[in-house]
Amino acid sequence: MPFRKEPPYIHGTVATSAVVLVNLGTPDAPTRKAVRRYLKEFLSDPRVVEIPRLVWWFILNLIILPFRSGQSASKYRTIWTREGSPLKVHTQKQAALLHDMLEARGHGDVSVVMAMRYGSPSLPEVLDQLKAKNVERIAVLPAYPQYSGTTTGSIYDAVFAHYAGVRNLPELRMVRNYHDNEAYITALEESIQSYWEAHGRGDKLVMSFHGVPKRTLLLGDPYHCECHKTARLLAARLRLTPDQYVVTFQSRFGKAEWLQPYTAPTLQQLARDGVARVDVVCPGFTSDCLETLEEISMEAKHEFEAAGGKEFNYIPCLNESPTWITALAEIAEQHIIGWPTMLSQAQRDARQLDAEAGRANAVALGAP
Ligand SMILES: C=CC1=C(C)c2cc3[nH]c(cc4nc(cc5[nH]c(cc1n2)c(C)c5CCC(=O)O)C(CCC(=O)O)=C4C)c(C)c3C=C
Ligand SMILES: [Fe+2]
Ligand SMILES: [Fe+2]
Repeated sequence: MPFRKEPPYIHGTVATSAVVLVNLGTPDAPTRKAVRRYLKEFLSDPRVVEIPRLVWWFILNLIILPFRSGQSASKYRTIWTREGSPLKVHTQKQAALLHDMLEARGHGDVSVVMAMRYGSPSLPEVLDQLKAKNVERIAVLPAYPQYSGTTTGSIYDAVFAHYAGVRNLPELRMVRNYHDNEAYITALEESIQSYWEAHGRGDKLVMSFHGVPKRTLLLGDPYHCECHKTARLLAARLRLTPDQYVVTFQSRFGKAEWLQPYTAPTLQQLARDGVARVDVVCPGFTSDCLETLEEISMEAKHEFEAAGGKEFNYIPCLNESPTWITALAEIAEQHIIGWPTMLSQAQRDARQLDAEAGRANAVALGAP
């Protein structure tokens, strides 16, 4: 079996554990060139677009990339910050805060890093860095609460493809979903309640999730059901009756039917039906990004108002909210259970001595 060249295993190093927080990815810059590179990688993933490869190659390279790259780049420019793309900035901060939170909860021996499925830092790059530090136990935590083959499934693919070429494998634990996790629902509840306390409450709460092609639901993708379960649990916590909220799906791509009802037409219909004020929340996005800051907070707002709506309020994503970081810590804890993440100094010293003792035999045979 052909193995990739991997960071050398240094005999005598103590093995440790890590959590990898993985998000979708974003362009490196809001330029046509960078967006094109990002879209090419993203949209070439067969988990994302299920069209026969040869046909899709022509559509992607001759139609989508030439036209969409420039259009998307202008959209990215409207949300770009001095620190960079919001999606990456938030994910980076969440990883740092998650590390501190795990440490505060006693897990002093686990590192937390972020990776992106598309773009940088890439999963292979991050997994290699962990290997170089002799991280032997890895929990992969996708930033998506609801499982979809198009997102979580694709992260699994990238992780397994990377390790298919690796000799010395770590223990792997993959978080599949947390759409009904108590702490995640609490974080959403708290963010909406505190928004309402500060800004008053609208006539309708619109819960907008990223869409996927309807075909994926019919072929067995559980994403639609998981979005609805999140919405039901959240509505129950907020004590909303069914007429006080609506679940919608945004970000439709291409001509095929996606999950319905679509967000923008629903908002326009609400405005035409005389709903004066709507509050929109995007529970499936854990970090603000292009899809929330531009598509919802700018485009959808404009469409609602143009159809006669009076007040459109966008409730920000969970981002760095303390209740969300607590939820992330709880989810991580459920997956690192049993790992040596709470060592005393004496236990650390003993592991170090043990590793050094094991080194002599390997070095005698010429190992590094
Ligand atoms: C082409 C099909 C797409 C599927 C299927 C899809 C599923 C999906 N995406 C997210 C989360 C995000 N998507 C984002 C951007 C984005 N999504 C698509 C296409 C599909 N997504 C495109 C082409 C883009 C790029 C922007 C554009 O050109 O419109 C983002 C934001 C990234 C950022 O940089 O801010 C997120 C987040 C989920 C959760 C999902 C399925 C469940
Ligand atoms: Fe998307
Ligand atoms: Fe979009």
